[in-house]
Amino acid sequence: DSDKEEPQLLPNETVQDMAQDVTYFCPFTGALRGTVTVTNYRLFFKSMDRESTFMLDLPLGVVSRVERIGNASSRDVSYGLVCKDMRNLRFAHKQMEDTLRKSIFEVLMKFAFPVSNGLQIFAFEYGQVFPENGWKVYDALSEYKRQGIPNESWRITKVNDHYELCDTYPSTLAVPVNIPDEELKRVAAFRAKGRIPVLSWIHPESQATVTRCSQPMVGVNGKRSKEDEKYLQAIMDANAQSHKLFIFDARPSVNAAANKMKGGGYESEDAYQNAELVFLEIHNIHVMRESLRKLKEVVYPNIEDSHWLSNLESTHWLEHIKLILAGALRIADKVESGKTSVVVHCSDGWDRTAQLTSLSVLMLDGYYRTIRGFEVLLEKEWLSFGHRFQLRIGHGDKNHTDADRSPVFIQFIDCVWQLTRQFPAAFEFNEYFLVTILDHLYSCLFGTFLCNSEQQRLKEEIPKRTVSLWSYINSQLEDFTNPLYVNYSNHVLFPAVSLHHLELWVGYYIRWNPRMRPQEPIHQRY
Ligand SMILES: CCCC(=O)OC[C@@H](COP(=O)(O)O[C@@H]1[C@H](O)[C@H](OP(=O)(O)O)[C@@H](O)[C@H](O)[C@H]1O)OC(=O)CCC
Repeated sequence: DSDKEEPQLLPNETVQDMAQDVTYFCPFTGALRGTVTVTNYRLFFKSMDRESTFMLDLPLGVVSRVERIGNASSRDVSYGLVCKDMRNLRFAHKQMEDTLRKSIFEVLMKFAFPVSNGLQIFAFEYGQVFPENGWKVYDALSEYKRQGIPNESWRITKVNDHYELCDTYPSTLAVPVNIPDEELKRVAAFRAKGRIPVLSWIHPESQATVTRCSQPMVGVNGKRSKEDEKYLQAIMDANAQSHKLFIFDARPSVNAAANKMKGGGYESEDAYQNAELVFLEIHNIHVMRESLRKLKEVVYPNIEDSHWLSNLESTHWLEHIKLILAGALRIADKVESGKTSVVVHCSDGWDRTAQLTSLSVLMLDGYYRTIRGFEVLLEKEWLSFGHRFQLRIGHGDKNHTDADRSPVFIQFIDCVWQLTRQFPAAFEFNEYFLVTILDHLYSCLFGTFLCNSEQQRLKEEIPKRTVSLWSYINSQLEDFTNPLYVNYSNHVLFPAVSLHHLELWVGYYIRWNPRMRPQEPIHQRY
């Protein structure tokens, strides 16, 4: 009932501390006095200062860092909660009389960074049971079967069954039928971290394919691998339609060259005669982290209207979104219109490559534009292929300056949102579906985005010990369904990717500012 101080607690969620007379400095509506409740999962703030009750319900996983702003003299102590979802929350309370009693925000820090405090991430405590087990949504062999694999040109290999070929890849891989397992091991020796070219998607009519991998270990001396060259030739030969192979290197050519210094690099055209190499000029994780940091500065808490467009441009965020969408479009067009097989890689093949394979197959195959199909796409191209979610997000870890943190997955969801804007009837899911995925990327309520690889997830027994996000989503599909959806399953999307067709995703980056959508009260926003 609404006059209770505490939130409706989840199974195994327990109150850890409560504090009255805490002030929340809302940047839009001013200071509010109320009660803060900290549980092992969230911060809950409630104020009855105004005619309408104001509430904040913040999963602690969203907290990136806590800044204590207090000068010894004044009796007021204030705390800034810098969040991963584009907002900063500032609170203050009176200095504790008896110094022994810890501030509620010290208690908050313990549960916001459980990994750093020897505690369990809440996902391992959350005991909710849903009608469907979301861990069953994705099965690699079923998805390959849906694509018609194995067939006369592609086989399922067991070479990575115990992750001994590549411990950041899934155990189930689809490879050209005439390359034996022993040769796959020699190809793995030439690809960064053993991430050999494997099948992402095959065109049902033309048999043209999208394959993915990491950079070749060419180095400054221009090393070659006859097994790798033969392997790419086999990928090309598997597609009777074409005598060419396109290699899309996601990186700026400068960075691809710089990687040679660390033994990496890219395929030289004299070593790969029938291949054409294209650089897609997408920047690395460090550039993207900085770009989103700048975007947050420009959109939160207030927007300086007179400099809005120049400020937005100076973040380069939409420029990066454009390059990713444009790269994916080139891949989709080459496969669909050119009936040509493509190989997609970057440096490690788990950030930009995942963005490009996912977006291009979203354009090519209507199945992935359904709710379940999209869940399969994330499980396959992002989770099973080892996008390092734990490192990129830092679940439960207080080390917010870690250079491995980067909004690569957020950027991908933003690109998906751009597609839904251009093709409003082509997707079964709605904007709330995408925002909910990003909320639970951070929340640590579900096990879906924990760990960095399939092998780690099985070792930690994630599917057994946690609830899948898809259990929750699939238990209330009507909330996430797009009413305009029309299922044209064999419809290929060719988006307009020039900047003036792209939009800032206001519904996500500026979702906290009531002036952006005055019609609904803040706490009911998603
Ligand atoms: C100078 C000595 C050579 C050197 O440092 O190579 C290291 C490279 C790092 O390579 P980059 O591609 O610029 O950057 C890499 C990619 O972002 C990669 O993601 P993805 O899966 O999308 O590939 C991340 O996993 C790596 O952590 C990151 O280092 O750094 C650069 O090339 C920056 C040059 C402007």
